[in-house]
Amino acid sequence: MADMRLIVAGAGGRMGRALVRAIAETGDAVLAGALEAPGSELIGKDAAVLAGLPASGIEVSADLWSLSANADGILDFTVPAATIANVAVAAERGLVHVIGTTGLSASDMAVIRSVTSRTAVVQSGNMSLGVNLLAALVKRMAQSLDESFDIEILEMHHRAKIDAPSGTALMLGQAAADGRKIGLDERAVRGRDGLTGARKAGDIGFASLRGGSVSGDHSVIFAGPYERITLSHHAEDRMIFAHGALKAAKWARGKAPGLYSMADVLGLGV
Ligand SMILES: NC(=O)C1=CN([C@@H]2O[C@H](COP(=O)(O)OP(=O)(O)OC[C@H]3O[C@@H](n4cnc5c(N)ncnc54)[C@H](OP(=O)(O)O)[C@@H]3O)[C@@H](O)[C@H]2O)C=CC1
Ligand SMILES: O=C(O)C1=N[C@H](C(=O)O)C[C@H](O)C1
Repeated sequence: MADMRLIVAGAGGRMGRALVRAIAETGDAVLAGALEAPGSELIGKDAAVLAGLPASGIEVSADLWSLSANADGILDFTVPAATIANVAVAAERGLVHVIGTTGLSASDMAVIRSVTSRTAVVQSGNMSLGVNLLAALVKRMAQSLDESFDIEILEMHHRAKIDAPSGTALMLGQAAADGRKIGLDERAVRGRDGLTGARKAGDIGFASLRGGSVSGDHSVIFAGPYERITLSHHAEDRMIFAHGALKAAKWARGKAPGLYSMADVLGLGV
């Protein structure tokens, strides 16, 4: 099979640059396009040079429709509005769409689901092997421990992150809720302040810290009577997310249209 031709959306961002490097490190994928928003000062710049590599001849563009005429997939780590705009083009062109963007609302997810009859989409708040394994463990723990164990999820990220709780924290919360067979929306407590009253049994709490250059730390705490279990993951380099996204794109190539998760890609069966 020919090398997979991939467009990186948000090519000038932290993840975009990591993705361009990840593509350069693998043998069976090539960078076919680099996307940034119209008006970005990066338009026309060489995407590989932005990523700290030798020039590739792939210049940053704001025109996904033209770029996608000769591509197989798009790796999208941008902002929700951009991802939702890209979804329509990817579906029209039949491109594999790997969505790493977080902060997606319920209505954004409904738009994404609406195109999955036309193309393969892999969407996950975290593309690393470690976090997806962690999610499977959290679900298992939540199945085993009853509501006498309070579940609290703590995350810390770099100072530039714009959404909270992180996509990963929400994914871990969903895994805990699935394990307990409860709805996350009904039981999530997202940040506490002031005279909150006592914690309700069965709630799933979230707390977010921001600062420095932290790539992504997540802990799920099961706090029971006189004992506490903490499961943690520490991302030490965002290349783990980039390589995960690349793996997802290659896995989804030729798959039937549908919405897939990283658990599907990694064969974790959760
Ligand atoms: N699922 C996962 O494994 C991971 C997910 N993420 C998520 O990925 C997203 C990006 O993170 P990060 O790279 O740190 O953020 P950055 O802000 O560094 O990068 C986002 C990039 O997208 C660009 N952008 C904005 N609008 C558009 C548009 N309309 N078209 C194309 N590009 C656009 C931004 O440009 P400008 O700066 O000009 O606005 C910027 O270059 C976040 O939602 C983050 O949470 C991050 C790591 C792992
Ligand atoms: O913005 C980030 O940096 C990250 N975002 C994702 C999230 O919201 O969970 C994944 C990772 O933690 C890094």
